[in-house]
Amino acid sequence: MDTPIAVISTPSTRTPRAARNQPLRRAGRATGWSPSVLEPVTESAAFAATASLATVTDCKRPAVAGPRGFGGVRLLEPAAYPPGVATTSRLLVARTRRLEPGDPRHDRPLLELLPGGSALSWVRDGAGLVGWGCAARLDVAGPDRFSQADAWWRQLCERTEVLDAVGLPGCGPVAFASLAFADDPGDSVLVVPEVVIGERDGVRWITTIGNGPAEPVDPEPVHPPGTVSYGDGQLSATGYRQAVAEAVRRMQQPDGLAKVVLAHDLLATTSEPLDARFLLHNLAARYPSCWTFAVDGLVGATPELLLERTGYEVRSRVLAGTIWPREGHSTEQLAAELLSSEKNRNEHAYAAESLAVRLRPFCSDLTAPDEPEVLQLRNVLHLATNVEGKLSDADGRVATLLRMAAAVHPTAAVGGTPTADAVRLISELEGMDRGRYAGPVGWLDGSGNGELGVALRCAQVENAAAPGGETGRSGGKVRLFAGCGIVPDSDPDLEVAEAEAKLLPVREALEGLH
Ligand SMILES: C=C(O[C@H]1C=CC=C(C(=O)O)[C@@H]1O)C(=O)O
Repeated sequence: MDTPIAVISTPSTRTPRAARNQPLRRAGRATGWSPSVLEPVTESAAFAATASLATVTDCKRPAVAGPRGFGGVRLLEPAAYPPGVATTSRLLVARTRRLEPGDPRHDRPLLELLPGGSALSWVRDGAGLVGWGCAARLDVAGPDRFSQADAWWRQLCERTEVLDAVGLPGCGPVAFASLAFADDPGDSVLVVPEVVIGERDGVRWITTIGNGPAEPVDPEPVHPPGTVSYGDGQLSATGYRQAVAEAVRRMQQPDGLAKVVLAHDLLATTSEPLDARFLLHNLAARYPSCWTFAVDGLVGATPELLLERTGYEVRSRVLAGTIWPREGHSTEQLAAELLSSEKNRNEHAYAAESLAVRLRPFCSDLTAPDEPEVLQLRNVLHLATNVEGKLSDADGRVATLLRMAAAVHPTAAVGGTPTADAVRLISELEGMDRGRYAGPVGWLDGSGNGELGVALRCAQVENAAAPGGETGRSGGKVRLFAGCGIVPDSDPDLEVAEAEAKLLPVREALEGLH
């Protein structure tokens, strides 16, 4: 039922202008590349590396208080490395080796290898990365979160000794990243696990980083969440309907916005503490073609890829424009209706164009089809555009993944058009902190490769409730999010229904459907 992309063509109602078919240029180098071609930290004026020091962090120590924007850094040796003093010492060792058939970790599904505790995941169709433990961590906030995370990661990689016997993207040092949607407060995180197990092109490997355990421990059994009850989040469904109606009213005024993406949240309470692996397993079973992710309690299965970088190649899958199953309508009928809907085509064109326009400056070539395709998932169908580019190395350097992410985020799939006005309107009408929902989520390696999805169809596992409450047990609290692109002819009731359809994957995963 969870199918990748069906191409169904109908005449276009509006064509993305920016990304036209241009000839692909051969990059001239193998995809594997060394950190030496990374853009130096000090040489990017537009993306100033504001972090003065990349510190390896000890995840077990409490956060060190500091100024907004770099406040959550935890120092391994605070006395030895005071802020502002760079060091060249090798602080971490990352060892990667192949897992061979016969090793118990060779054949089990990646997600089943997660031992429990704070799970890290980026898995699609059974391949990808899982990780656990914390060799280093950066908590960063504010408008410079991307540049600070970028500088921190590059400096950390420069000071990591890499012993990599496999050499595929995702080997060597890896950070799982989850960045906030908004600049304020912008709380974002990079976690470097102690153990990573990865699979790509049929090859399975293990990486240990820092002083973590050389071999993973046996996984604990997955704990089910018990009974699940739902309540309003910061913006109820009724409040959401009002926000959409108000957005539509304003967009119909002269000089109104072309598009804004409004979201709302739903609060789930579980009678038992929430084990992220319970959600991951259920999401991966029902949405195998989505990227099933977990980073610092944000857990979901997103169908949207913000950016993937492999060597000099960059890829994106932009989604916008949605229809959901209705009694008496076949999938083919729904797909045809979606493709011929002017409202959905407009919504999609803004999103595809916003990505392509902002990615193009980093590329020597960029291609995107003129017509969107239809992506079919269990709960919804989306219009989809796959964009591919060759990164430019005109001056011998290639932009980092985080730098490109800073340029393209938020696309009009989660922000709107024009971006700055849309982000202001989102803040005003939603009146809630989206947290890391709709922000970039994924992984980075030390060679510049990585994948960042758009954190959709996800929930923030906020905390386990204090033990001994009314029930005498400690439960979990989970905040689910879903949003919809609003254009001047949006119908608020339909947008509420669409958001409900987008909440289904996490709701069903919480309720144990797989
Ligand atoms: C903002 C969300 O979806 C985006 C991605 C695909 C389709 C969308 C839409 O049709 O509105 C949204 O732009 C969400 O799932 O919370």
